[in-house]
Amino acid sequence: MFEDRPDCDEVVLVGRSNVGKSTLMRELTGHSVSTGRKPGVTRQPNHFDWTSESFMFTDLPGFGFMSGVSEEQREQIKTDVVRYVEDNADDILVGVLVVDGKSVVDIIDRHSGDDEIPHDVELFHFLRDLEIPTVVAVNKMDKVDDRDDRLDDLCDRLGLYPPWKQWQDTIAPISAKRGNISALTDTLGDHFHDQKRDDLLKFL
Ligand SMILES: Nc1nc2c(ncn2[C@@H]2O[C@H](COP(=O)(O)OP(=O)(O)OP(=O)(O)O)[C@@H](O)[C@H]2O)c(=O)[nH]1
Ligand SMILES: [Mg+2]
Repeated sequence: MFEDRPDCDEVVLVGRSNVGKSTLMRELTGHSVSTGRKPGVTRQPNHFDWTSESFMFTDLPGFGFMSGVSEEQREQIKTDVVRYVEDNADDILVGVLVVDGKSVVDIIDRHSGDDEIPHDVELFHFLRDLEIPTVVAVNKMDKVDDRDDRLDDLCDRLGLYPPWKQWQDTIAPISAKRGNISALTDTLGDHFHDQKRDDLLKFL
């Protein structure tokens, strides 16, 4: 499934299905990407690379519920995404965990239990355990009224001590559909700068 990956440094977008990864990809790259109202639109990694530069953004398939996809296939997609990130960790400059700002806290709470770790929390810790600098792009903020409370709750669930404003290198509230992604591009720029990759700032 994930064979023809160009060999270059990359920023990956990961997250549950339907959170807006492909919409964000379109905003970041200016390329048209298939997006959809129903979950499970992206089934293959979408790489957007600049051949001369050896840098790309990659939009990975989403986890979790997807219409018309069996439980078994969903597990397989998740396994493939996890393996992709593990195999390419050395090339991944930043991992962007995309979440839906409107629903993420409720979904995390619904799936928190003795024998269950919610996908978003698991993925966040997974990226950090691999020592991949991680940014949470909290998307669909145009649908959120109680912005600061929601973001504080999300920090709490991710094990980041609130208020969220002290985590601006990690938490980036955006609205990809409205084209409002500066909180993310600013944060990515800071990470590139820290990694002495100012040459990549032009892609933001
Ligand atoms: N209100 C709002 N809707 C958004 C925003 N970003 C994306 N959407 C909508 O969310 C839906 C899913 O968007 P996609 O970009 O296809 O989501 P995805 O994460 O790539 O989904 P999969 O490929 O299934 O994993 C579409 O209907 C988008 O228009 C946003 O910032 N605000
Ligand atoms: Mg998609």
